[in-house]
Amino acid sequence: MIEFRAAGFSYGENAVLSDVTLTLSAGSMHFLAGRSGAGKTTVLRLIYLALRPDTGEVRVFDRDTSAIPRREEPAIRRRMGVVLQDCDLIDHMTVLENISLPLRLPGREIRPAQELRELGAWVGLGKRLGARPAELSSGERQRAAIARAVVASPDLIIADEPTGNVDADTAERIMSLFIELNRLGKTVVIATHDLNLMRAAQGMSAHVLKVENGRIFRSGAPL
Ligand SMILES: Nc1ncnc2c1ncn2[C@@H]1O[C@H](COP(=O)(O)OP(=O)(O)OP(=O)(O)O)[C@@H](O)[C@H]1O
Repeated sequence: MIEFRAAGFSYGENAVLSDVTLTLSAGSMHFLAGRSGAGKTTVLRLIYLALRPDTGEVRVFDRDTSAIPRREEPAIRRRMGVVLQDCDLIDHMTVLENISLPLRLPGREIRPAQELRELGAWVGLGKRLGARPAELSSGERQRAAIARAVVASPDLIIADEPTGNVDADTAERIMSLFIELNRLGKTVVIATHDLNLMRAAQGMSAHVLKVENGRIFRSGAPL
């Protein structure tokens, strides 16, 4: 599903990753851990095609990301659901409109309104679907972003600090959504500092990948 082959990446002089080799199989769940500035977000950007490695290869869905022509990128991105820390919701749209946004892209199937409402209820926003993002709490915004990321049934879900600004109970609730998605067969990669979040995945075969000194270390045992 995702493969790094001796991949390296620098922002100008700042070498963030070097010689990273790693395979994440389909249906697996991984936490990217590591101190602030270690390169977790950079790893995710390399996976969701926002960056390309300077050296080596990053392969996603069996394609070398450096060799994907621009016109083919949207089709590959369609297979990914991305949840970013700032949520990136559109302010003037309601929660329901934000959630259904990915379905407005060409080539996406229309989902019945009832299904969208069910998805909203699944993330616990059943009663807030008419609200605008500014009227939501941070945890509610995160959950809206998760619903939007999964509305088009992606194979791969990527989340960057999805519980950055929420309390422990909300973090656990958000985590349970990712666990459920993984149980449904989705590959899930989450960057987080939050040890409690990783503990919430105990019993799942989730793995921790530590980003440190430009490398990624796989912790041997599942959590
Ligand atoms: N667009 C950019 N231009 C230049 N340097 C960058 C850019 N984005 C990130 N960096 C630098 O690259 C390094 C890795 O950043 P990255 O955001 O991947 O770390 P992170 O592990 O996600 O950090 P955090 O946990 O604080 O979000 C940091 O030193 C950061 O300052």
